[in-house]
Parts: sequence; structure tokens; C-alpha cells
Amino acid sequence: MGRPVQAKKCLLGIELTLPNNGTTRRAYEKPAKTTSARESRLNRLPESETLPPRPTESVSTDASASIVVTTGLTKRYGDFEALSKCSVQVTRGEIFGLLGPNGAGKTTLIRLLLGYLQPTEGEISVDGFDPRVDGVSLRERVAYLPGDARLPRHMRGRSVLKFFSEMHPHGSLERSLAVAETLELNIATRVAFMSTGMRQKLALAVVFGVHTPLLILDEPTANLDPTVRAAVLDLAMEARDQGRTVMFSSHVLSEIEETCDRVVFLRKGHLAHQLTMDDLFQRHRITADWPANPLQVPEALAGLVKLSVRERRGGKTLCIDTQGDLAPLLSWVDSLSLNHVRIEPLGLRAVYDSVHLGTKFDATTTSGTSEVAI
Ligand SMILES: Nc1ncnc2c1ncn2[C@@H]1O[C@H](COP(=O)(O)OP(=O)(O)OP(=O)(O)O)[C@@H](O)[C@H]1O
Repeated sequence: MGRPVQAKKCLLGIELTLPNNGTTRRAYEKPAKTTSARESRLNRLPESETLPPRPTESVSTDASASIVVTTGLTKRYGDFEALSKCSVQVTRGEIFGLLGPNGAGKTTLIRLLLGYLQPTEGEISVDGFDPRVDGVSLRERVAYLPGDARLPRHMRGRSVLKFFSEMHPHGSLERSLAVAETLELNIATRVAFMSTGMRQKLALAVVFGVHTPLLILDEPTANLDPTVRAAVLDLAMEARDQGRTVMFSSHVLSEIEETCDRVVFLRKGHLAHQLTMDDLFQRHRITADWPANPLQVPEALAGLVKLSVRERRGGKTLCIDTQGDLAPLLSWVDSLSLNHVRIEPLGLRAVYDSVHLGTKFDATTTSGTSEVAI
């Protein structure tokens, strides 16, 4: 029979439940993902034999396909709506990106998923659990890196890894040590004497040391140099290759573009847009000198192109943003007799700017602002 619970603490998203005698009784945490050169070393490490069992569905969802489902999720602080009617689905086995400017609601969404915040309205299912009902069991199945990971300052890196690997039922010190080595972290240093980047690496080694079906990472590459950033993204991809699901927020568009299978854009608490990377890679921008004659978009292409104009160095540039197969567009572009034609992938930057600025563009417009439509 368990002792009465005395206190709960939360370090690095790992919930520690302390019994009356003050000894640590149980803890839960959240992880990340991996790749290549280190891959063989990490693959040698013992995986947590079996993952914790999934409960019966507490919210009606397609649990086999989606590991996270929210419906109309809303979080209000007084009159302020930090998250508004947010409905998202994260497919099992994908890397799912969360994008949005500061204050958009990314961390709020993540904390609601983990049961650290209570929703004002809406439904949540995470791997079949409702965090409001069974947050503790849910956190056995989710490895979470908070944006502001707190670690015991008096401990050395190695002790921190040992401590947390023993706390989580699916933790592995061996795996955490391998990740720390991959990230070139000196684990002999006390946390108090670590740089910000070192502490981030340590937090990542803790989180990646836990084998759970879902990893939720809040800005995992913040404060890291480019080489380590790449290693962290590799870890995420490795986790996906193992069949796990990774959800991460970032302000670095190239990271999302390189790593994610799908991305959602939050803006002022609203889910403003979502797209798959496959879709993104089908989008291109054709630029050319602004033509002397007005453009006429053929009816058949009306839904496939969006036009805008950019003012640059006193001159005007025509931008034709396209979606889908370029082949049917090229003969039309050729017929326009444009000068200095260039074709390049549209990229996440353009989509992000468009969502961020909330712009819409009429495909038939032949003049106007330089904003890109999505
Ligand atoms: N406890 C709180 N009380 C009132 N407002 C809050 C509280 N927590 C968060 N907010 C507000 O909710 C909004 C969303 O915050 P959130 O931390 O989710 O944003 P974010 O997208 O993660 O931002 P960032 O990219 O800067 O980390 C912000 O305007 C924030 O000020």
C-alpha cells in the first residue's frame, strides 16, 4: 500500500511524487530524437523493452492513427485567450512542428497536452489518455523537454543523468550517457557551473534517455551552436525512425523545414495554418522583371497561382507563387515573354510571413503588396 503523497515537484518536466518520508517515489519525464554517426552507437543501447500499456480511450479519437488529438481546445486567463478553439491531430510516427511568434500559444498547447494546465474548454487525448483524468499515467508515455528546463544546480552532470534515468520507468542511464557524449557534454561539471548551452545539452540527454512513444520538445535547440543543433535534429529523426512520434516547437524555420513531416502555425492563440512538408516542397516561386503589359491568369490556373509584386532597388519584381505540378504553368509563363525568370522553392519563410502577417492574396491581382499568399 502506498504512503500518502506529501508533495509534487516538477523538474525538467519530470513529475516527482514524494511520499511522507521525503524519499523520491516516482517520476515521469519527456524526451527527443536522434541520427547517423552516433546512430550505430545509440542503436546498440538497450531500448526499453516494452512501452507502457495504453489505456482505454478517454476521448473519442482515431487512436490507431493519431497519438495526439485536441478538439476545440481553449485556454483563458481571465479575459485573455491564450489558446482559442485549437483542434490538432498528430499522426503516430511523424515529426510534428509547432511554429508561431512569441506569445502565439505554443507552450500553452504543450502544457495542456501534458496536464500541467487545465483547459477552459475542449477535449484532449494523448496516446489515449485524457490528461485531466490520468496525467500521471500519461506522463509515463511522454518525454518532455520544457523550454525552461530546471536542473538541480548542486549536482554534476553524470549524477543528474543517473538521477533522472532512475526516476522514469523507461529511463536508461546508458542511453542518456550516449546522448551526452554525442552532444559533447562534459558531464563531470556541476550544473551550477555549466553554461546555458551545456545545461540545455544535459536536459536533452535526460529527455532522450527515456524511451516513450511520444517526445514533446519545447524549443530543443535554443542556446545551441549549429553543430549541436544538427545533432539534436538527428536525434529527433532517429526517434521517428524507431517509430516514435516527435512534436517540437521552434523559431528556426530551417529546422522545421528540414526535420518535420507536418507543421502547424499558431497565431494569437489560433491555429492559423497547417501544411505538410510534401505540400511545401510542391510550392515554388517564379520571379521575373515586372512586365509592361497586365497579366491575365488563365481560368484553368486560377487556383494554382498567386501573384504579387515586390519593390526592390527602385524596380518592380513579379512574384508568381505556385502550388502543385509546375508543368501546366510553365507554358503559360513562357507565353508571357518575361525577362530574368527564376524558379525557386517557396520555402517555409514565405508561408510563415504570410501566416504571421495574416495576408491573403487574390490570384488575379496584378499589383499590390509584396506579401506572399498561402
Ligand atoms: N499564467 C498566465 N497568465 C496570463 N497569461 C499567460 C499565462 N501564461 C501564458 N500567458 C500568455 O499566454 C500567451 C501564450 O503564451 P505561450 O507561452 O503559450 O506562448 P509561446 O507561443 O510559447 O511563446 P514563445 O515563443 O515566446 O515561447 C502569451 O501572451 C502569454 O503572456
